[in-house]
Amino acid sequence: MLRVAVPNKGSLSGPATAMLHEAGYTQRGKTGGLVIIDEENDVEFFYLRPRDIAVYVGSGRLDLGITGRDLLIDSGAAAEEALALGFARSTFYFAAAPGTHHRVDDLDGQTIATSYPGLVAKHLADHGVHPAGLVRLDGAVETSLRLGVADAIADVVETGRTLAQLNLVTFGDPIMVSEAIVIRPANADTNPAVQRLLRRLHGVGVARDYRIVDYIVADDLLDRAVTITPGLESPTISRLHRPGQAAVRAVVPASTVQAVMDDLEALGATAILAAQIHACRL
Ligand SMILES: Nc1ncnc2c1ncn2[C@@H]1O[C@H](COP(=O)(O)OP(=O)(O)OP(=O)(O)O)[C@@H](O)[C@H]1O
Ligand SMILES: O=P(O)(O)OC[C@H]1O[C@H](OP(=O)(O)OP(=O)(O)O)[C@H](O)[C@@H]1O
Ligand SMILES: [Mg+2]
Repeated sequence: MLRVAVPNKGSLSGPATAMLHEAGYTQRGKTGGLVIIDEENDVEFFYLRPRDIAVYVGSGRLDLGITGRDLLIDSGAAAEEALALGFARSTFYFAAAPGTHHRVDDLDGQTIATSYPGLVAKHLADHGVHPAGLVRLDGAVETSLRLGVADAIADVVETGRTLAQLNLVTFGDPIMVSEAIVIRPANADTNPAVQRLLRRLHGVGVARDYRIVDYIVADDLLDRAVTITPGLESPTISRLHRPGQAAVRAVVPASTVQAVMDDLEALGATAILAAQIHACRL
């Protein structure tokens, strides 16, 4: 039976469970639970703290886990990224009071507060910077500067609202860009059940990026319509019972679907429909 870790809290938890559910796996309900068995798919799901997941997977005791890329690097565990999932996107930055720091070198001999000491230590070592120390905090890292425990912080920035509230600014290049990922033990053997779960999650992720567009267009406009919706392989053209018109179906990137519909409408297409795709294998 495949053993898979799912985050039980925080930004990763809800979207990870939703994605596994869409991929056809049984997930725990609102009442929680620490372990559930999906008999039909022969998978055992373990609901664990996001920070611990890389440790379990790296030890080889679990076949797969969902965590953040930043948490994987921070852990230093012997696990590797198998698939990026596209949610819990964030960027990890150094930040401090305005005007006090400009580049990573300014951290030489300084104290830095962070919840990710492994990630920060690695980044500083890669840049040849020697801090006086790292203070490990569980959260609310931004507040630590006001309380005087550090000269600078390193933390997750998403909208930047938290930094702005405390009048702090980022400096230097991003330490890393993170998102939710599926991890597996480093150098694990190929396992068909692992491949199946990865293909399913990949299919759900890709499906979110596309829409199916259907419309009716006059035969003499068909070539122009098809240049607007070339599809991924080739659009499907069906005959209407009414002569002189065709029905077209094509896959369109979700980010452009409204613009594509505008162009089709301007061309004279009618009955233009856009539908979500729940899963796919492309
Ligand atoms: N505000 C945010 N927006 C997007 N991603 C975030 C945010 N905060 C944390 N993350 C990402 O979520 C992942 C899990 O982080 P963590 O376990 O600290 O959870 P959290 O969402 O911050 O919840 P909490 O702090 O309430 O436990 C990390 O990969 C991190 O980069
Ligand atoms: O740029 P923003 O959109 O403001 O998001 C970034 C903030 O979100 C996270 O905090 P969280 O709410 O998880 O609290 P925590 O610090 O206790 O983890 C992160 O640690 C930052 O503080
Ligand atoms: Mg947090």
